[in-house]
Amino acid sequence: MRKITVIGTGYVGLVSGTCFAEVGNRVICCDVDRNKIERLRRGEIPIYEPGLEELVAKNMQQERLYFTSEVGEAIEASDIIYIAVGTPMSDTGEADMRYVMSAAKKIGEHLNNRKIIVNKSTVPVGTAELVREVVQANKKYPWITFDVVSNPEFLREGSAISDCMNMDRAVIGSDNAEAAKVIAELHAPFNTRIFTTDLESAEMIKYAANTFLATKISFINAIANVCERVGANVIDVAEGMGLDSRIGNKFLQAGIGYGGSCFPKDTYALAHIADKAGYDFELLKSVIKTNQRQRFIIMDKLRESVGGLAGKQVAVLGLAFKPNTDDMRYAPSLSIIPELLKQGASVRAFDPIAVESARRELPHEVQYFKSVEQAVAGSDVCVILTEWKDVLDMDLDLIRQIMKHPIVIDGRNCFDLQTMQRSGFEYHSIGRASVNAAGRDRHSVNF
Ligand SMILES: NC(=O)c1ccc[n+]([C@@H]2O[C@H](COP(=O)([O-])OP(=O)(O)OC[C@H]3O[C@@H](n4cnc5c(N)ncnc54)[C@H](O)[C@@H]3O)[C@@H](O)[C@H]2O)c1
Ligand SMILES: O=c1ccn([C@@H]2O[C@H](COP(=O)(O)OP(=O)(O)O[C@H]3O[C@H](CO)[C@@H](O)[C@H](O)[C@H]3O)[C@@H](O)[C@H]2O)c(=O)[nH]1
Repeated sequence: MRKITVIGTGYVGLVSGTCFAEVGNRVICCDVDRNKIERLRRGEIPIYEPGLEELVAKNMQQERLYFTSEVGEAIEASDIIYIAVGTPMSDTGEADMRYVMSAAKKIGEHLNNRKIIVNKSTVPVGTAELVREVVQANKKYPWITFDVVSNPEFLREGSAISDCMNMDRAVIGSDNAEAAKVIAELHAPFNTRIFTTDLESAEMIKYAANTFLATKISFINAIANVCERVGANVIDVAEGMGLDSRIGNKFLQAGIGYGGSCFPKDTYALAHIADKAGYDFELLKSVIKTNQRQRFIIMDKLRESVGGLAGKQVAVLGLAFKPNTDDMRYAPSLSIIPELLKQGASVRAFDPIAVESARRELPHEVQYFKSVEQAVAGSDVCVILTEWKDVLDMDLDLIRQIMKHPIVIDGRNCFDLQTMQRSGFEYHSIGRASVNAAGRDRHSVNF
């Protein structure tokens, strides 16, 4: 049993702290956001993550997991201090390091015995050294020593607990073998492989992994755009490519591009890191540009299928950046919906989970509905932005009957072409021919 304090109770702090408690450690999760801590103490989970509420409740009950807004006291009470605060995108595109630096200062001020300080936030290469300097500069008792370790997080929202419990690998960067061993042992109960390296490489692995996955997505989206023009089907193309074990079949789902709290900011951050280091990372800049354009393909398809949007009722299915989360950070809906409104459309939105967070981000004109059917009833066109189960399972016959015009623009390739054609829809998706009730047609039908 180790005594661990996790600073920051966002997605990463809350999930990883709970998982460390679940495998038998005593964990204190702390945050400067008092309101968040009060809610957590009452058992209210501020994010939507399947299974998390039950796991937090169980570990609180078994007195392994605690929440506090007294960050200093929480630091003093543990030997291992995880930094899991946000590193959002700054106005210039770089990682905003102010939260990491303030956490490091606090650790220095409350360093009451020898501790291992572990950085879990996604941070630019060189941050471990910066954290070391800030802790050192703020130490109350100059004789107390400490180690800094990098242990980046790889969980995905929506499957965060199982990702944490069964990680492909735990990356541990350190310049002290003893400290690395302690952090490696902490991961022994998890179903994972330990990979140890130096601090700088560990920090780089996190950015390299995320930007590589983002590159796969932009690549398949670019292939999809070519497929549409030459009459190929991107789903078959991705499957055929993925059968080559060197390529693999994951992260080849074409659509309206990546969003979320990580890929957009981490691609920008690495491009900046490279620029600062004197390397023009052109490939990565193209990945970002391809992704920015991809979401607006929805607008091109709307223009082709329904013409002008003034006075049209557009049903938008899915607001979160992906299913099984209420996270709206950099969700494609945040770019597409304002554009629909600007062009004079009325927006009838549905999302099973993200409506509360969406209301804070989207223009007030958006109307929200509690089901797919209510959102699409009477609409001129339906746009799919997130592949929620409610969308994949929708009753196509009923939807066709209740829409004013049975036109679907699918940004996530939820349905196969034959099904949509048989069900009587005009259907436009990504990287595939458009179909209508009369047959396959690369140039879709206007009404
Ligand atoms: N969200 C993900 O899926 C994910 C996955 C892997 C890695 N990451 C990385 O992990 C880090 C955290 O991400 P997140 O999404 O959990 O962040 P978040 O912004 O949702 O939450 C961060 C929390 O830290 C708190 N905080 C900020 N400064 C603090 C301080 N000085 N002391 C105590 N608390 C403080 C904030 O109040 C907030 O509750 C980021 O670097 C992110 O890139 C995120
Ligand atoms: O084939 C694909 C796969 C994903 N996406 C999109 O890519 C984005 C990110 O998806 P995903 O990776 O599943 O979600 P995140 O929760 O953002 O997780 C990523 O970002 C985290 C934060 O760094 C990392 O820890 C994870 O390993 C990494 O997968 C979403 O908008 C998806 O719709 C696609 O368009 N096509």
